[in-house]
Amino acid sequence: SHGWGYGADNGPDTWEEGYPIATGPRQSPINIVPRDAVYDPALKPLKLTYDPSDAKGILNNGHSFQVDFVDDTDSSTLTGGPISGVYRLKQFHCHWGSSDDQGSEHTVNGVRFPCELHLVHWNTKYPSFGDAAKEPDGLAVVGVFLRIGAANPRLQRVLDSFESIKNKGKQSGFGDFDTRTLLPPSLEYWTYDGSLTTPPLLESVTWIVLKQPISVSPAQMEMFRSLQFCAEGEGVWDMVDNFRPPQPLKGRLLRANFK
Ligand SMILES: NS(=O)(=O)c1ccc(C(=O)O)c(S(=O)(=O)NCCc2ccccc2)c1
Ligand SMILES: [Zn+2]
Repeated sequence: SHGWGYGADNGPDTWEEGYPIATGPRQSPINIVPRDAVYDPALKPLKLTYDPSDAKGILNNGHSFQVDFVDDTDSSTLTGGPISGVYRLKQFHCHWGSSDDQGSEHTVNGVRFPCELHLVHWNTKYPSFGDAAKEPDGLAVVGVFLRIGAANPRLQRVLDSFESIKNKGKQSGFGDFDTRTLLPPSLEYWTYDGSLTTPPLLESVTWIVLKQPISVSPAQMEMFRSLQFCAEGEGVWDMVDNFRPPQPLKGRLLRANFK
């Protein structure tokens, strides 16, 4: 099987072959050690303004599902927080495990969550997402942990769409979705300079990881695991464990906007 993935012969430990930046100075994810985070009173609150009509579709891209957004105007944006300027929401996706004791990319004191949601935004000082993705301040990804608890009704529409995108390459419409409803009540966050966690692993991401998780039930986690890595008719290969493990901090500063 060619191309990167999460299998034994193309998983995270092999990515360095095709993407030497995999061992770079600002790789993601990381293990977050809260007591090592520096409270920075200069950090602003996060301002997330999402227009539900910007949601376009949902796609199985062969390594996760992603919900894509119209990003040709400033109608769904991230401002404030550790970033300056206006970043537009491009897509959100998740990473999850084959069991509830793993799945997240970031960890907290070594604790792994069953799932992690990523909301990908790009800096509008650059002409396009692709251009921004090459710049050190080009992208900002908000990470939200999911922890096992009560079923989360806010996830249900995403989960219900999975039957129509079971296999790689399948997509379907996904309109009028209020992404804000996926976020927890508190927007307190940790932030650090990092990278994409999938190839091309570009070191262009300001990571903003929310402290407060949202809930997901075991049954809902099973629905994530019903997705497939492979295309229709190419066999059965459950889409699970699509997470990169934590990478070396290499002297980076981890900041918090809370004490
Ligand atoms: N875990 S993460 O937030 O780092 C992330 C994971 C996957 C993707 C993706 O492209 O599927 C993305 S992406 O939507 O930012 N695309 C990155 C790859 C890319 C770079 C330049 C142009 C097109 C795509 C981000
Ligand atoms: Zn991600």
